[in-house]
Amino acid sequence: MSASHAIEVSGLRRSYGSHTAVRDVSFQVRHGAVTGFLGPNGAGKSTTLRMLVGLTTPDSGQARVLGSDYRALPNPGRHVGVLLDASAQHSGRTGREVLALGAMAMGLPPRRADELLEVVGLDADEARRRTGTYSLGMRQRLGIAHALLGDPRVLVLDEPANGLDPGGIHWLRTLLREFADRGGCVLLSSHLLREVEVIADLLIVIGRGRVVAQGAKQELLAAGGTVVRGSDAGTLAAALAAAGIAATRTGDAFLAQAEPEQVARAAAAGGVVVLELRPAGTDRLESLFLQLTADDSRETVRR
Ligand SMILES: Nc1ncnc2c1ncn2[C@@H]1O[C@H](COP(=O)(O)OP(=O)(O)OP(=O)(O)O)[C@@H](O)[C@H]1O
Repeated sequence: MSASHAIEVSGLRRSYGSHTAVRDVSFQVRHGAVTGFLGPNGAGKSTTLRMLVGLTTPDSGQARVLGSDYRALPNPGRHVGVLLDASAQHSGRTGREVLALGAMAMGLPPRRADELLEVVGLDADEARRRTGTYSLGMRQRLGIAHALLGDPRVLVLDEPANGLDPGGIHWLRTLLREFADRGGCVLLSSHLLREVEVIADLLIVIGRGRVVAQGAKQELLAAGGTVVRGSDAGTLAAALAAAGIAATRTGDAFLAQAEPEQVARAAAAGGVVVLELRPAGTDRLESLFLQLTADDSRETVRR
C-alpha cells in the first residue's frame, strides 16, 4: 500500500441472498483531505464502510486502514475514529458516561471525556442526560466526540451530518476541515449532494454498489465548463470567440468550455457586463446523481 493513502479498498464485494449490495468497489483515500462518499439510499455506502472497519465480512476483495486490516490494529480507537450509527449508544447511559467508558477502553484518562464534550458543544446539563433523551443532532455530536476520543489520524463517519441543523453542519465542516488541515484523513458518507459538496475536498460517488465517479470536487464540478450570461448576448459571443473559448448558447446564457476566471476575463476584455457566472459542473454532478437515484427506480411511478 502507498504510504500516502490512509485507506485503500480494492475489489470489495458483498451480497445478501441474491442481492449484491456492493460489487467490485475500489478506491483510495488520502491524508490531509476530507473525502465524501456520496450515493443515493441503498447505494452500498454503509455496507462498504462496515467492511472497512471489519463489521461486515466481504465476499471478496480487501480493505486496509493505515496499511492494516482494521481488525489487526492494536487499540484501533487510537488510530481510527469510527461513527457508523449515532443511535447505537446505550440509551440508559449519560453522554459523559459513554465518553468516559470509551476513554477507559482506550487507556485514556476520564478528563478526555470532558475535553471532547467541549469540542462537540455538549454542555454540562446535556452531558448528564441519558442518551435516550438526546435529539438526533445531539447523538451525532456525541458520536463524533466518541470517534475523536483517541486522537485518531483517520475518521470514518457514516452520514455524520444527518440530523444536524445548518449551524451544526457549519460546525461539522469547520471541525473536519481543521482535522484534515492537521494532516488527518476523513472519509464521510452522505446521500445528499449539497451537504457533501460543502464539506468534502474529494468525492467518491457510488450507485447500485459500484463507484461511478471519483476525483477532486473542483475537478468533478469544473468538468462541465462555465455558465455565463452577459448584458449583451451577441457581444458576449464575440468576446468568447475572440478569446478562443468554445461556447454553446442555452437561452440567454452560454455554456463556455473554460474556467470561470478565463470566461470573466474574456467578457471584461469585450466590454460585457457579466450578470451570471458559475461552474456548470454542479449541474453535471447533480444530473449524474439524480440519474443514479432514478436508476434505483424509487422515485419512478410504475404504470
Ligand atoms: N444486513 C443486511 N441484510 C440484507 N440486505 C442488506 C443488509 N445490509 C444492507 N443490505 C442491502 O444492501 C443494499 C445497500 O445498503 P447500504 O446500507 O449499504 O446502503 P447505503 O448507501 O448506506 O444507503 P442509505 O443512504 O439508505 O443509508 C441495500 O439494498 C440494503 O437493503
